Amino acid sequence: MAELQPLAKTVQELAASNIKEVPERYIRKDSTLETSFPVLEIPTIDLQLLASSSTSREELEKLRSALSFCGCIQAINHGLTSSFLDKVQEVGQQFFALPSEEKKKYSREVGSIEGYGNDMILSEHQILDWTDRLYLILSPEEKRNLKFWPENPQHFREILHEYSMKLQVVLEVLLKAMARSLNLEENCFLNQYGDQATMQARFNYYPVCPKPEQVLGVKPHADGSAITMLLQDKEVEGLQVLKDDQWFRVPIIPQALLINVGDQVEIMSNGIFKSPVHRVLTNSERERITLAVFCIPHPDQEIGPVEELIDEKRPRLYKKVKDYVSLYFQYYQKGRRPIEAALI
Ligand SMILES: O=C(O)CCC(=O)C(=O)O
Ligand SMILES: [Fe+2]
Repeated sequence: MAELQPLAKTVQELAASNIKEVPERYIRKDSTLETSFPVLEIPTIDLQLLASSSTSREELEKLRSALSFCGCIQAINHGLTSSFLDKVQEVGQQFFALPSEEKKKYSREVGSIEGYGNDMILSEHQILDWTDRLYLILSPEEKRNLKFWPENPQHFREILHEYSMKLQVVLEVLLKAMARSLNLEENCFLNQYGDQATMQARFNYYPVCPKPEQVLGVKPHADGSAITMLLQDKEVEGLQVLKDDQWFRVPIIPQALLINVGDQVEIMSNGIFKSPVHRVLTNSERERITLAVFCIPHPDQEIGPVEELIDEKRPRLYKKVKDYVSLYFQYYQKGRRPIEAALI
């Protein structure tokens, strides 16, 4: 990725300087930001029920229908206690509340995604997202770059480590249940996902914005992952999902994990499960912090539609692909939906 020089100021620094107007580089020419948006009814799924091998057909059907309807679920009973989720949120808040010089010890380098910084600038004309991020590889553990893992707040590292262990369990339960919901052998998605896959965490920090109707926290995109698990801010909304050409708000369900299909599972499921296009809005009153964890197959792992999901009624939609994330970035820069690169 050819990245241009990063900006001198993070968005957090910009927002703290009491500006009344937003710098030109962040302003969207998108009039859809000024309207109000309906709430999306995202099905709530009990992961405890899915984890048992005798899961009722009804629960599996609920999962299948949610993932083909809007591509996401609000997962509850996922095995992470509310006090532990509070801690995960707290270390995120504490990190972004540190002085700039302290956070900048973990700054990412130009051209690499890992570490602390603001939106990556890939072209002069790019309209920037109103957000700062801390991006960390969680697994496999030997790929972790601890130099980017904050030592302050004190328990940041151990809490994030524990979080990644727990999400690994959640991911397996989910991938198996997804296969069963389509009457497939339960390991068929898990096998394609592979045992060399990586989990990457992205803390997203959205400072308050003096002109929220002019900017986006994150521009519209679908995730290049297989699965994404999002721990939303407990109090501040902002995420929206595009469905049938309309934007919907994603409600906050305290203690739920918002889990969405990424492009790679859309490909594996031959388009049955949908990788939703989504974006983030900001507001002028309260900052918002979320933690997205992307689950991504190893670049050498070939992924493609499961054979049993291809037939005359539903012909093969996607090619087999490797290293989807690289493809993703090439298309993304051209302003196209990356998954088009995998269409037959
Ligand atoms: O912060 C959010 O609500 C969503 C962030 C997101 O879409 C992403 O990190 O890919
Ligand atoms: Fe996303």
